[in-house]
Amino acid sequence: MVTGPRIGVLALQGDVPEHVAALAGVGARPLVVRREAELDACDALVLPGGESTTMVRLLRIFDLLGPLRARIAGGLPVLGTCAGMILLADRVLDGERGQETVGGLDVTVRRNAFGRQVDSFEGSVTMAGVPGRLPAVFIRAPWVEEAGPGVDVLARVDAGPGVGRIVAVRQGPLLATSFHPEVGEGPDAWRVHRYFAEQVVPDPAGARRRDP
Ligand SMILES: NC(=O)CC[C@H](N)C(=O)O
Repeated sequence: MVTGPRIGVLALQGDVPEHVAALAGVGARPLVVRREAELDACDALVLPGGESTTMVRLLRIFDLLGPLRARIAGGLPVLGTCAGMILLADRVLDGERGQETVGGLDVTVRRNAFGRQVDSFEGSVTMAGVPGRLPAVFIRAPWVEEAGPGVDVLARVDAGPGVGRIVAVRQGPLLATSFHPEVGEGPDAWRVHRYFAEQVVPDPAGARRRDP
């Protein structure tokens, strides 16, 4: 029987059920991750939207920060959305003083970048590798201020005349969006999850994995 990859959703805080539904909708096997054994069982991981400062604190409390960094260094595919993008970023502007991240993605992100007035808005983007135009919901979203040479810019949005802000990037197995691709329902809404899941090769032997 062919089964989809096991894709975890970090479930310490944030919009977990929406990502679980989206992953199941594109044929992956979602797994809620709160413990190291659950992280071990994943072929890939989603870092959801929520509050990046809270999530990083909880990662420490749950003893997941070190193991997650180790898995990322080992090539774990990760999709970070909104706060999840901030968690993946190596550098943060407008963060809390000394805000720590998980890191791995060679970008500088600016938190709450779109400003008060347009705090939250719905737009649409075209994203390289994803067919058609995507509805894109931004909720106190970050943007990528600077991307390192190994980072592909996949999408931008207009933020004033002649200014296109980077809202989706990829660096090898790490994919991040400023917006919330889990919002909406049905296969059409979940094109980013499909794009991500298609890059994930399930580990057939489950080798070192324990099935929690
Ligand atoms: N919707 C979101 O994930 C918002 C992110 C939030 N502003 C943060 O800094 O973590």
